[in-house]
Amino acid sequence: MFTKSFIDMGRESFTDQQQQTCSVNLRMTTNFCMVPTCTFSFDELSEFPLKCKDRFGKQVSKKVRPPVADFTARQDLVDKILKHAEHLAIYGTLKETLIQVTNLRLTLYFLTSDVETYIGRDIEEVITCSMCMDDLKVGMVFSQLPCGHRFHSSCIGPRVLNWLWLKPKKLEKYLKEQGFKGNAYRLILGDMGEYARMIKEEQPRQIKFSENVSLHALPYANHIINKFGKNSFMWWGMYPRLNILDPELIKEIMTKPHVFQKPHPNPLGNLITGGLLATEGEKWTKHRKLINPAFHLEMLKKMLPAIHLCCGEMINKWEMLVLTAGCSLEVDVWPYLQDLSGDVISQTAFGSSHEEGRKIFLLQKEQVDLAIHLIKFSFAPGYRYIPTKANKRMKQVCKELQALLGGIITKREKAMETDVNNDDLLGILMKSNSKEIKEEGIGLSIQEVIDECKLFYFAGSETTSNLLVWTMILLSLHPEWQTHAREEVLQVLGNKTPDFDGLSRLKIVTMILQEVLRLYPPAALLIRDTPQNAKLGDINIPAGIGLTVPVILLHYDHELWGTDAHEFEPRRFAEGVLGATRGKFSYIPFGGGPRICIGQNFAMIEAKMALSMILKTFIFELSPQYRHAPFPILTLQPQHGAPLILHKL
Ligand code: HEM
Repeated sequence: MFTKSFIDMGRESFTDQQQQTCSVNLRMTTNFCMVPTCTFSFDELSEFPLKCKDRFGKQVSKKVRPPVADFTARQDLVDKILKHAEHLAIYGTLKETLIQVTNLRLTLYFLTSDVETYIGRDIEEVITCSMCMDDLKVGMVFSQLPCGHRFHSSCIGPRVLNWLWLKPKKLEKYLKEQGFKGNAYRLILGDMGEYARMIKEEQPRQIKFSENVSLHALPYANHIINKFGKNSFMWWGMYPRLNILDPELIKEIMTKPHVFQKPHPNPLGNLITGGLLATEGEKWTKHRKLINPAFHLEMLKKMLPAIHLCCGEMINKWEMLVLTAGCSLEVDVWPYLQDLSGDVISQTAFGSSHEEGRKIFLLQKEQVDLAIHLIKFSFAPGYRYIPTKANKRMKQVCKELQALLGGIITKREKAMETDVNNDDLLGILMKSNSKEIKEEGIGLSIQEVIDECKLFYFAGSETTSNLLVWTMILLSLHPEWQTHAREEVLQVLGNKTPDFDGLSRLKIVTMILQEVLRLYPPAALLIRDTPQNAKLGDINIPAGIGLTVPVILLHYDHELWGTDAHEFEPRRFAEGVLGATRGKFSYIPFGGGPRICIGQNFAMIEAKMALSMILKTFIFELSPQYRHAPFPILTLQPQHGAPLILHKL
């Protein structure tokens, strides 16, 4: 009711073209008070008293000054803004809104950062600043408008105070009332200071093989859960995130991707993992539909020769090294496995352009290193605009990547006109895209295709090389499983080149890979946001509270996996994933629900091919130089490499 009258008044004053004075509808809805509508004439606008209750319910009187920014807007935009204002009020996030509409002049002033965020996300319409006639996005309601005009300074204080302090404290109070425990909010940093300290302490740590890896992979999440229990939350800067460890709730999160969304892309993360991984809503549906054909089994079968070629090249290098030294040699296999998965993506994604693909891989590796350095500062507002050496290099790398990928795509577009063989990921994606454009009139833009290619690299290479390196390390530690796997490979594949059917029949190898993914999941933590109020099981989650799913802690949970949860025991998967989990949502190395990893079959085929070829050529064991230090650097990696002794068979 409140919203309706508010909107109606706004419309009346808007449609009255002759009106010389303007109406101001001032509403105050917080959790604590609601002030009835007031209408003021223009003269009164400079400053007017407002009686309301403060946060603690005490009556206060304060003078309010309206903002100075106003815009000339088209009627349809005004309608849209008013419609969204209605949404805001319904969701109860609106604290103070001042909308002044006279003829075609519109003054918007939103006091809360909630509103800003909401508007910034959902209305991206262009309106014109009446002072400089510059086009602005409605989303950009900042203290300093992009055209240089400022909101009245007296208005900024409460907004900043709300953003930095009041809102986090309100969320904290709410969570504690709901029975969740966590640290008290600390200004801006939240738990990040303690988190960074703990990560730093863990970084050089070497652990015993018998130790529980999950405690080192996510030291801070583990510390919070130990201290406050499973119903706990952590402060990621100014935003609290609940730890979710209950398989039923995790299932709900994964199966409702429209409610529990991927975090609003952080500009830094977006540079590396943009594309499908960070897309939401209809855009995600469209992208996933277009990319799916590239990962169909029939297509993957066609990629097998390229994967075989790359694995063969790596093994040849190892053979040369070993044979030069006699019949055994210590080799740090980690960099070779990283290169292997990069080469596989270059070959399978870009086919004939794989040389350029390789350059892209190297640039992306550099980008990841830069991102790891920069991520420490990413919570500091505006840090990425400071021209530091790392920021400058990051920009340059992005430009180079963009140019390389743009070049490959343009070349491919031309090649497609003469219908050259295009059965690589890029070719299939582009075919599927042009079909969509013919049928539906819209498809992916060049920039979107570039983003997807960048993601194939990141998602496809880091993760698969992780899987392979931990498999080699664990098979070195458990030689009996290495022997079982080798016997199976020799029996099923013999001396033939591994084909798709042969790889599918490798049961023991599959069990081993599944167990490695349980103990060393490359994506050790998944994160979701709740952009709107949501319900998860019995928990009411207000907009703005995030969720973390600590995958690795779930995979090590004794209640779910038994007292030997931290031991390498591939036999758990003898009856497949369903048998191992007894139908529970407790095993999610590839995520789950509609947003499950699109490349999981690709990754498993690549890992089986590489492992079976390695097993046929070498026996391997841990070098005395090996130091066990699994550590999450975007994915879970062996911090000191993987020196193994390879014996030629
Ligand atoms: C062992 C290897 C891999 C692991 C463990 C893995 C893991 C994951 C996980 C956990 C997610 C879901 C993330 C979330 O829900 O927040 C995901 C998504 C994704 N992965 Fe993988 N991945 C692997 C290999 C690959 C490969 C080889 C590719 C492509 C070449 C790939 C492409 C993607 C894409 C595009 C998404 C986003 C899907 C969407 O949001 O619709 N991944 N992966």
